[in-house]
Amino acid sequence: MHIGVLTGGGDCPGLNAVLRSVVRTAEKEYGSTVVGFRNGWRGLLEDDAMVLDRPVVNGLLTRGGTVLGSARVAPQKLRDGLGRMREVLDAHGVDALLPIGGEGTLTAAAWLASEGVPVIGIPKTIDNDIHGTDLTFGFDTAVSIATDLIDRLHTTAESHQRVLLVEVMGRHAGWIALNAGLASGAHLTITPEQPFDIEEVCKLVTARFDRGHRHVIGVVSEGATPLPGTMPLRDGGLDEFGHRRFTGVAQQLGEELERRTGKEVRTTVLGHVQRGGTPTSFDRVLATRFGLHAAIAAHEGHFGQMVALHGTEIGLVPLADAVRELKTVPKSRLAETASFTG
Ligand SMILES: Nc1ncnc2c1ncn2[C@@H]1O[C@H](COP(=O)(O)OP(=O)(O)OP(=O)(O)O)[C@@H](O)[C@H]1O
Ligand SMILES: O=P(O)(O)OC[C@H]1O[C@](O)(CO)[C@@H](O)[C@@H]1O
Ligand SMILES: [Mg+2]
Repeated sequence: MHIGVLTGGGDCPGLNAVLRSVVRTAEKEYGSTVVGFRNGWRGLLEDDAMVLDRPVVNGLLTRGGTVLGSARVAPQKLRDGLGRMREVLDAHGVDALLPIGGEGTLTAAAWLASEGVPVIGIPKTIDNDIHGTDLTFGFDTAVSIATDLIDRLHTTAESHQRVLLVEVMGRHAGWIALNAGLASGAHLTITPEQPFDIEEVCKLVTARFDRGHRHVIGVVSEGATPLPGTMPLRDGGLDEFGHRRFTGVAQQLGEELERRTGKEVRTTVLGHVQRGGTPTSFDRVLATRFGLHAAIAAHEGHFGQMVALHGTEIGLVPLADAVRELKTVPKSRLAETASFTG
C-alpha cells in the first residue's frame, strides 16, 4: 500500500512524532511506503510531495513543528480543486490519505471522504476542541508550557502587589485556560464559553486585596468576550480564511480593570510559545499511538474515520461526527473552578 500524509492548520508538538509512527508502522508491519504532501492541502493542490521513509523520520519523535510544513488554504480553493487533488493522488498511486489537523483540516478530510477519497483523519491541536476524542496531542504540551510560565508570574505579581493577566490560546474553547489556570493556582479563569462581566472581575480583585492577599493571577483565553453592553472590545474583523482577528482581550480587560479598581495591572500574552518546542512525554505517546492506529486502519480499509482516544484505548469515530461541532468546555467543568476562584 502507498500512504499519503499531510499536516494542516497551526503546527503543534507531536506532528513529527505522528509522521515517524506512520512511516515505521507502514514500512515495518506492512512493507508499505509513505509520501508526504508539503504545507497542508496546498501540497496536494500543487503536487508538492516528498518521500517519507525511515531515514527521513529518524529522530523526529521529540522534534516540535512539522517537517512537512503547514499552511492554510481558502476552503473554496479546495472545493474548486477536487479534480486536481484526485489527479495528484492518482499520479502518486496513493491508496489512503491521512490528513493530520484540527477541525478545519478534518472538515476538509470529511468532505473528501464524502467524495469517495479514501481518508483516515488524525486529530491534532493544542486547543483540544475536537469532538469524539478525549484529547488531542499538543494540548498537554501547551498546558505544561502555559503552567510553567504562569508559575513564574506569581512571584513578580506578589512582589509588586499587582494583578497579572495571562492571555493563552483558545479561539472557541477554553481548555488551555481551564487546565493551565487550575494547574497554576490562578485566581480567575476566563474562557470563550462564558462571557465575562467586568463588574464581577473588579469585585473579585478588590475583595482579594481587601482580604490581605498581595496579588491576583488571571488566565484569559484569547477568544474570551465581555458580556454584551458591559465593556467595549475592539473588533478586528475576519481574516481571509474567515477566522476572527483578535485584538487583545486580556490587554483591554486589564486597562479597564486598572481604571476601575486603581490596582496595577500587567498583561502577558503567551502566544506561539505554547505551540513551540518538544512535545511532553504524554503527547509523544499519544501522537505515536495515533500514527500507529491510523496506519493499521488504512491497511484494514476503515476509510472516512478518525483515530480517537477513548479512556486509555485508541478507537475510530466517523469523521463526519467528529467535525459536526466543536468540543467546548462544558458548564460542569467551568463550575469546578468555582472553589479556586478569588
Ligand atoms: N469548512 C471547510 N471546508 C473545507 N476545507 C476547510 C474547511 N475549513 C478549513 N478547511 C481547510 O483546512 C485548513 C486548515 O484549517 P484551519 O486553519 O481551521 O486549521 P485546523 O486544521 O483547524 O487546525 P488548528 O485550528 O488547530 O490550527 C484550511 O486552511 C482549509 O484549507
Ligand atoms: O498561528 P496562527 O495562524 O496565528 O493561529 C493561531 C491559532 O492557532 C491555534 O494555535 C491552534 O488552533 C489557536 O489556538 C490560535 O488561535
Ligand atoms: Mg481550526
